[in-house]
Amino acid sequence: MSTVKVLRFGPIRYAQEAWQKLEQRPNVEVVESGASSREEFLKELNDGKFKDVNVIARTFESVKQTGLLDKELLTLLKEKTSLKAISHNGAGYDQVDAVECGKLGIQVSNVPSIVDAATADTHIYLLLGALRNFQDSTLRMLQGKWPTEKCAGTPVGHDPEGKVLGIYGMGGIGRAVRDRAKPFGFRKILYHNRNRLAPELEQGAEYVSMDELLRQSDVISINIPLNSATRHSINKDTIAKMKDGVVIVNTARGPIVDESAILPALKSGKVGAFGSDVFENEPHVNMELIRQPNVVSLPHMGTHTVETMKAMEEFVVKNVETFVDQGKVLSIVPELKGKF
Ligand SMILES: NC(=O)C1=CN([C@@H]2O[C@H](COP(=O)(O)OP(=O)(O)OC[C@H]3O[C@@H](n4cnc5c(N)ncnc54)[C@H](O)[C@@H]3O)[C@@H](O)[C@H]2O)C=CC1
Ligand SMILES: O=CC(=O)O
Repeated sequence: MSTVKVLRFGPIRYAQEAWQKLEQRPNVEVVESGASSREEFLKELNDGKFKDVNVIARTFESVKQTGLLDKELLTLLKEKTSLKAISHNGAGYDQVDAVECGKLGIQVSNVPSIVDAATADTHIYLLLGALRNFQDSTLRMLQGKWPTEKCAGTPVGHDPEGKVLGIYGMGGIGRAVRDRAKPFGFRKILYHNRNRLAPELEQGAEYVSMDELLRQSDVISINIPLNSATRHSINKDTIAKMKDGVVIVNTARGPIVDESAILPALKSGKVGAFGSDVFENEPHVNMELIRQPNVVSLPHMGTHTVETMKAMEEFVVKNVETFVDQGKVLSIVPELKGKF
């Protein structure tokens, strides 16, 4: 078989061995880009530096080097390279226009399932932290307020027991959140998905319409991918349909929540608390939002564990290997299933 050329973006933190094995194969060559901005990458492309590249292996952070893999860039990649596949490191692949890739004959793979446990653990941390005002309490203690006020003056929180949990997006992570939430004694677990799941996947969770989920839930868990249908789906109108004092937790993607709508809702108490790992313009966060006493925040670290990051990086290599051996990536994204 002719040589497969792989353009790799992002550092290898844990999968050195897997990459070494791949690079030792006689029919694989790995190259890297020196670009630190989209302009620089466009220049490299236009100079013909990557004309034989067949596969791109990329990380979430490599968006700094290339910008989004949008229609403009994908069209140029198609023209200036021999690109056939993109192996993305992450479950969420919203930085890559997968539909456009399909039209251009480029396969896209992501990293599903491996991320579920670490992200759901992070979700539960935020859920409990938001219900109990834990971030506010830590800040108050650091400010030396404990000696003068009970619990450093932290507002009293709420128990999960007896509440209704609504999961918006019941895929791998949504189901892992459901399983972790059950022992806390939620009265009911609802979910909304594009399609109802088979009973063996529902595991007792009740399928409802989006309006019903908004109306009934005390806690809303956001576990839906970011796409044109979900962008800003938590907005002024949908927040108005929620219960007063609702707790919202987001470990999916920042732009699913319209931050200009949630900030006033947090200030008024309409939204009781917000726990979030992801933000609209990350890594540049709205400081007024994260400084609200009823916000618990993390800097997008759902999968930030040695074990999960290693497994994710290795799976990216596995997708490249499968492409080299079979001409097909292993975990093609849902939009492109059956197209290649
Ligand atoms: N904070 C972090 O570090 C992490 C964040 N994520 C985010 O979590 C998201 C979810 O990940 P997974 O559970 O692995 O995805 P998944 O693909 O397993 O599940 C997504 C679910 O959402 C449903 N869905 C998609 N679009 C919909 C729509 N418009 N309306 C209703 N339902 C829709 C799908 O049917 C599917 O059941 C990822 O897309 C990613 O953005 C994933 C991993 C780590
Ligand atoms: O945000 C992380 C991902 O895997 O998606």
